[in-house]
Amino acid sequence: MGSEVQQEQQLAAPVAASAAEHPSWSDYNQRWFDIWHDGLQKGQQFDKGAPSPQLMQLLSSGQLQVQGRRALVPGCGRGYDVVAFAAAGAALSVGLDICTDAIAAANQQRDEQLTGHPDGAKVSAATELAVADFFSYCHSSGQLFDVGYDYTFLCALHPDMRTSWAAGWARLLQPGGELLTMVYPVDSSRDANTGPPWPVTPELYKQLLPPAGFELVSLEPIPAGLSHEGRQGREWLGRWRRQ
Ligand SMILES: C[S@@+](CC[C@H](N)C(=O)[O-])C[C@H]1O[C@@H](n2cnc3c(N)ncnc32)[C@H](O)[C@@H]1O
Repeated sequence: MGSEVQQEQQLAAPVAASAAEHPSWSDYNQRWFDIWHDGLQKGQQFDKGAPSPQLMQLLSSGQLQVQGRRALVPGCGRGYDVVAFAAAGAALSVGLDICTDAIAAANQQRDEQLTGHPDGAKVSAATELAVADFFSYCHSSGQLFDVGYDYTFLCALHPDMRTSWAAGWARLLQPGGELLTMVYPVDSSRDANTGPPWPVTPELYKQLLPPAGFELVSLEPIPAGLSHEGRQGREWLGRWRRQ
């Protein structure tokens, strides 16, 4: 099996981040529609078939408290992490994906993930899976979110979208709310101008989030045992407070 970097490089035809070649956002997004329309299976490409081990550790240890809170997971794909938030007691856990086929897969995955769960019906009711574009989304209630979870989302976006990404988080989280950023892939051997996934650095998040209204709480490498297989040593966890 090739390395995960190779696998993820195959997830879409890479594009160069040059002004001359930069596609419009809708052209860029077409790659995601194609990937999901072509029937991305569990465990293929970026889909790891399970919630993030780091997220599960934060939730089970109480280092991240979500009881009664409202969580948002954009670019949720099959939505493993969305269900994890609801299973940990979130009052509402919303997963967004721009692709209808991704959300169809997430609905199916939610049912599978909750089969045999003692509170399956309650957890299921606390999740919302929506076809929506993060950049224009707001919840139907008009309420903001307490917790945001960004994993393999920033690296999925064209670099030209990054300032809007930070502004989007600021728009969707309430003051005092927490944003968790799983910083991936941190890999200096990769061409920074090619993606997705677009390589990122902890410094990039420090450039993007404070000007948008976030205060840094912590930013640390993730221990190898808390990364998905193939991602060890290339992930950091950032925790930020919305001011
Ligand atoms: C790299 S995948 C990660 C999926 C999921 N987080 C996971 O780890 O399996 C990125 C996802 O973001 C979705 N996406 C891309 N742009 C988006 C946008 N503007 N709004 C919502 N979802 C988007 C894609 O359809 C894709 O499912």
